[in-house]
Amino acid sequence: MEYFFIVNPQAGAHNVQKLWPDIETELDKQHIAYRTLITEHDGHAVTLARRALNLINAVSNPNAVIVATGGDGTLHETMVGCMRYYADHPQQPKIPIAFLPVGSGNDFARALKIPLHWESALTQILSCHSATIITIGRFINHDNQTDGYFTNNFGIGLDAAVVHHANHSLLKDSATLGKFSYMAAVFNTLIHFKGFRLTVSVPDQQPTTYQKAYLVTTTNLPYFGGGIKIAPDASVLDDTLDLIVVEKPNIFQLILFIVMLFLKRHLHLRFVHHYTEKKLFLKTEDSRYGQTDGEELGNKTFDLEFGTAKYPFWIK
Ligand SMILES: Nc1ncnc2c1ncn2[C@@H]1O[C@H](COP(=O)(O)OP(=O)(O)OP(=O)(O)O)[C@@H](O)[C@H]1O
Repeated sequence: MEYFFIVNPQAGAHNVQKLWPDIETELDKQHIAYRTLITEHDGHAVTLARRALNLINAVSNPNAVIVATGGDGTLHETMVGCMRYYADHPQQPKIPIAFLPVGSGNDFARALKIPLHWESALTQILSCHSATIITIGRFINHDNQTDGYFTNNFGIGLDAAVVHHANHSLLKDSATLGKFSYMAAVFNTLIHFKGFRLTVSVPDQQPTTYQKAYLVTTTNLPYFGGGIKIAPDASVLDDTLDLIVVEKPNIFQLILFIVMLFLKRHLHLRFVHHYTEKKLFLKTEDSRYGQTDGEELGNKTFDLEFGTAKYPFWIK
């Protein structure tokens, strides 16, 4: 088996650049065959995943695994790179992706019970013998003819605004202050975020328009935002996506929502709406921030069609 590590040195608040030599030492100690591709800029893991697949297929090596080494953003880019490669080479057998979670949020690892400590996670990767096919989310934004995939979730509104403000905070690169900056971004956005008009359509039902949508997350996993269990029953092993729409709460409802979220009872609140579907359509009228797997999509209008795709993952 040969492992192709796509390593984001900036993940985990720059921690990975310090951690990677320890990981390499362990791989060498165990005489593992591996190659390293280090990301040099935002989005680079997409290109590196394609490069790894070109290298693997140039020698027709079916015994290879691509290991995304970083946070959920690195996994996202690696998976997108692989999906784009196979869109161009549909006949080739898919090389599995493994995930070494050394980022900050690690929601994917949490959902798939991948250990959050790198040594245990690496042991699990190296002792895995077969791939598991999992569901990934697919979206098309008909407003600007873009499309993409997500392993975790796609958010419009509150969570995307939090991602935007946290990413643009002056403190985001500090390991300690970065956490405070994220919390400050969350509280500031929770209070000031304005609701927006959103129409949700699912097959065989009349569309529903929410006048003041607040938090809109289409998710493949139970978790978002670094461990918040927003859709407790969502699973990468079924064929569906979960959509959670929270209408703009007043301050009392907001406190109630947060308490109920901790108790995992929030889906019973009357201003919280939950869908589980194979196909979903969402339309906004004015521009809102969007995010997918924690990666910013910018401030725009969305006319979204969601579905699913499959990919083999090297997980136990
Ligand atoms: N060399 C680099 N310099 C700057 N940014 C990079 C570099 N390599 C990757 N990136 C970007 O770093 C961002 C964050 O990576 P990632 O999400 O993996 O880590 P994280 O934010 O610590 O973890 P999580 O998403 O789990 O909270 C991604 O948007 C990625 O494109």
